[in-house]
Amino acid sequence: MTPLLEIADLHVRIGSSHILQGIGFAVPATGVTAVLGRNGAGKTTTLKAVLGIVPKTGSVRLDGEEIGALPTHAIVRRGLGYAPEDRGIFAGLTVTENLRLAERGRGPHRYDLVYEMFPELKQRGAQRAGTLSGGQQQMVAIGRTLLNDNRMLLVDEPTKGLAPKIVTEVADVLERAAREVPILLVEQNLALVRRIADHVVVIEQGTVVHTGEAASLLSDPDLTRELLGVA
Ligand SMILES: Nc1ncnc2c1ncn2[C@@H]1O[C@H](COP(=O)(O)OP(=O)(O)OP(=O)(O)O)[C@@H](O)[C@H]1O
Repeated sequence: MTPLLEIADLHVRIGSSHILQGIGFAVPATGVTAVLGRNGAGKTTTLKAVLGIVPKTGSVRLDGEEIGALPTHAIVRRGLGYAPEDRGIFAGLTVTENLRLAERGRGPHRYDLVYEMFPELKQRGAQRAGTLSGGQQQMVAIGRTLLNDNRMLLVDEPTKGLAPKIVTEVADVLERAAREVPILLVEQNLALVRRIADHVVVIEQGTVVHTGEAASLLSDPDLTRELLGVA
């Protein structure tokens, strides 16, 4: 299958640090592709480089079209939705206002889908987003990406800091969302990756050291330990 997103020779230098050193991988047009790697490997920077949030060199092709040189707003308009690690919630605004701010273009905006997937966001529409739990804030962050007609979602560590029960809820949500749109997911929770990811990309010190099927990596304890430092 032709990949939807193709990244080649991506370099990011910040100050004197050469953070990404020629990252390249392809993301299929369906399912969940998980980006794995130890702390500081360059996972978040990879997502930010794809979105043009950090200065980079290299190639990013979306459905065959080169988007690497475009500014972030133009990349986002091509259909890449982003749920950042800090969730990017406006704490002082209501849930509904947070969703409205994410509306891109004239729409249609898929409120029906978002409220069907997250009934709580409708019930809590008038609540200030800063008073939501971490899991609820994550639902706002993912809900915002689903409002628009995105071709791919880039989701950074959605379960970070969440209680185990909430991690399961977020996993359910991602699994459902992935039926609508492919997801490139940075995630440290390997149980969640095992459950929802189809493909994996492992990054180490700013380079790709492994790509393949999630199941074959995670069913190989020696390889998992070698690449990720955990059993
Ligand atoms: N703005 C910056 N200025 C300087 N160094 C940075 C900057 N952003 C990231 N780095 C460094 O680049 C490396 C990769 O960071 P990145 O956040 O991409 O890693 P990560 O794999 O997402 O790690 P984590 O799992 O800890 O979030 C780290 O060593 C980090 O300290």
